[in-house]
Amino acid sequence: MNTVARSGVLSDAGIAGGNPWTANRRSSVCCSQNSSRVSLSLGGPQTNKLSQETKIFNSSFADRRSRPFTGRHSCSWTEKTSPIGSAIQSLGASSYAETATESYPHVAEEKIGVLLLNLGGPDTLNDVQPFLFNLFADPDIIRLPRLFRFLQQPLAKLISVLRAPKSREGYASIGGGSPLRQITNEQADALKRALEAQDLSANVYVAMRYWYPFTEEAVQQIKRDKITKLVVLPLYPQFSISTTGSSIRVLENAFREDAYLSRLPVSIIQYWYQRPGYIKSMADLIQKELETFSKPKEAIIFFSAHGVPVSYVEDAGDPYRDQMEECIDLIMQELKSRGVSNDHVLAYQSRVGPVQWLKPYTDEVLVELGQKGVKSLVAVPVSFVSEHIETLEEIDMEYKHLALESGIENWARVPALNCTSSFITDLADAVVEALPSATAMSTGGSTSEGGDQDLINYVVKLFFGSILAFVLLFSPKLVNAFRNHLI
Ligand SMILES: C=CC1=C(C)c2cc3[nH]c(cc4nc(cc5[nH]c(cc1n2)c(C)c5CCC(=O)O)C(CCC(=O)O)=C4C)c(C)c3C=C
Ligand SMILES: [Fe+2]
Repeated sequence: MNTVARSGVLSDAGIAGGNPWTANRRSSVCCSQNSSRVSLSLGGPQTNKLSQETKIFNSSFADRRSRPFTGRHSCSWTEKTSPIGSAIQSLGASSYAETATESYPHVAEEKIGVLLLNLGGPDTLNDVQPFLFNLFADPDIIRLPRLFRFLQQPLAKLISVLRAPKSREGYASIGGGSPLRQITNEQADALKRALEAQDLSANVYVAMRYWYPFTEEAVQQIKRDKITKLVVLPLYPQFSISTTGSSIRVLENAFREDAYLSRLPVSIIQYWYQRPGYIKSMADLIQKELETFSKPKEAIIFFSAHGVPVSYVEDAGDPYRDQMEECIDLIMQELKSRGVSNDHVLAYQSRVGPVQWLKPYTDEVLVELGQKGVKSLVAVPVSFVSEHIETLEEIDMEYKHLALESGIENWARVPALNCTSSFITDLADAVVEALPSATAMSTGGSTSEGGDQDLINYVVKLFFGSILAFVLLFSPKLVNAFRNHLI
């Protein structure tokens, strides 16, 4: 399979009609192996300064210190893997961008920045509800029709309040908060060192989408540090509108508004699930875990990916499912080349709400396998590279319990990559390969003409939204309906 050619096609699929990625911008996908460039549109939903979601900032954040995370993860990095194959997208390949790049002030010294995009997670149990609010207020997570966008924030408030107790329980069971911040910081440090080992001095920034350190804070730091070239690297191997897409939308908004940032040469690595370094690192972890079984050949390799609603893939053209399936094929090919040819399954976990999510569902497949007499299974979390609530709680506790109850006797789980050295080295290679294709991101600034209209829209939305939120929150019938069907 030609993974490089397919990367372009898959990115192209991400622009199918009826999605937040409507064509108001042209950019390109550049693949390092053959430098093919594929036209891609990346317009986010039409947002303006005033109507963007209001983030909930927790007042105690200034005092917050990272808690030590005691989960399984390695941060030693000594090996090296070969750099082949990456999918690099440089945004803003319009004529404006080209002009902007040419006129970018030539500085005596290049200052390279790497911006790691991640989801973020609550540091403490008090952070859970405001974190959930930020998540559900994201129009790339709850995709309302344009006409109903004014409901986004009241709905986010309602769902976050209703879901918080269940979520809080989950975070309490893994130590009282998400390990994501600490692991991502460690990955950033490890990446900086791996780049230094390649003679590249770079500042590495962490940009979380829904909790501290927020993307906007990281962007301001990049500005203060006077970075002259930036590589954006999502910590999601596969692209989804709901993850990498959402973070890129935030970046676009921040960069569009700012004279310095809109001219900064940027290279965005949209996805990297097909990189041999990543595939080999995953195969290493799986092989190692299989060796813990008394009969390794009999264990089913059970890939469990975070789900997305089916409508993302089928209506909005999210390439996530295709990329996930190809990623699993590549990992299995790599294992086969090492003589490991166990049966494997891909299923999707962590669905939220009443809509159809990608199938098959992890919980249902586990029960089915148990009923069919499968006795040994190794679970492989595959859509994310750090330990997080859905590995530590959902897989290690809920799914393990379900599997054992269903008749599976030998259960193991492959750890997340975290700071695995071959993986971090491969990320460093991806950054080095991405640098030459950096171009300015913006296609132009916003005009001030819409300012008055923006204000009126904002006030109207706030007014009706607040009334609706009030009615919803204090109507027991409606609350019960939501509790039963949405959460
Ligand atoms: C590739 C990874 C992820 C995709 C795709 C994704 C889509 C997605 N998620 C929700 C809702 C929730 N996600 C939550 C936590 C969470 N999600 C991801 C990754 C993906 N999400 C991670 C890594 C985490 C954990 C962060 C941590 O703190 O460790 C949560 C909160 C936890 C909970 O209450 O279950 C929600 C809610 C939707 C709706 C969605 C796609 C539309
Ligand atoms: Fe999620």
